[in-house]
Amino acid sequence: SRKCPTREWSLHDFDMGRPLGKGKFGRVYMVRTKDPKYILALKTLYKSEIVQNRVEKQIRREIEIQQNLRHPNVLRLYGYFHDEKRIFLMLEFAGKGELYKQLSKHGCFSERRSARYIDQMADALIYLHGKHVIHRDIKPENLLLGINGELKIGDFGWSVHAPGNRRMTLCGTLDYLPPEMVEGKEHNEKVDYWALGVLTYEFLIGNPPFEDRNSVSNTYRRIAKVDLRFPSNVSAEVQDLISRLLQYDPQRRLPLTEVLTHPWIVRHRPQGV
Ligand SMILES: COc1ccc(C(=O)Nc2ccccc2)cc1NC(=O)CCSc1ncnc(N)c1Br
Repeated sequence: SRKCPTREWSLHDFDMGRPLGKGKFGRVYMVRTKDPKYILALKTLYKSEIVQNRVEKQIRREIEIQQNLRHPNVLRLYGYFHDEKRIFLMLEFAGKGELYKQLSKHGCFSERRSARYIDQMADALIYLHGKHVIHRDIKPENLLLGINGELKIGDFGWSVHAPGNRRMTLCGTLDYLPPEMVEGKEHNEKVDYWALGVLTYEFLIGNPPFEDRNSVSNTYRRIAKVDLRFPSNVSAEVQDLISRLLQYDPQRRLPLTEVLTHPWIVRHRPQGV
């Protein structure tokens, strides 16, 4: 079939809207294409910062990986363009914004809401791992919500091709790191299984399982020891799921396909799905 011409985009093609948030490397704006009128999120990355952080190679690799990703629970990267100072990423606009804002507003989510998010996360991760993409940075701050409340894995600042063992500057929170990364060992896509367990815990309880707000080294220790404790009001069923994901040995972590068939997930699936 005739290949659609990949036209060169430029800032002149857009009407600028409101700022959506401040990412690690730049600002994100809600924008609309002029003709046809199409809403999307435009992320600006400053080349100066990228060069300083020596991530230009990574960005190029990221962009080519992500332009080929198509999944309802993975935020689309439609394309990109650049001017002399900046790189612009043309992203899908997530109509209900950042999930972590909902989490901090509510404190924690109900079992039903948590199970539906984890169901969607597992589906998205199966897809990404099928493309040999490990996300490596799953946490509430990187999740967005579509206009119908569907979850979207929304930020890929650190995804790599499996298996990776690049030294990762621990810029963000440690709470989601698995023992093998805390111990600087070789890691593979099973790091995302661990993070899914941490995410499930945080959705239900409101804080990650190994958090120690006063001591980073104690958080490390608790992760390496898998020092997992549940408050009383957590159902035995979801304790089972979380415990099967938060296994020290990556090989013993519950396969994502078995997350989708776990009773806690199945019980909360919307009727007829
Ligand atoms: C596919 O989504 C991405 C793909 C790539 C990168 C990225 O920065 N890569 C990268 C940057 C530097 C170095 C290496 C990689 C970032 C995103 N995503 C984002 O930045 C999310 C922007 S916030 C937002 N987006 C839509 N709707 C909303 N309502 C909001 Br709020």
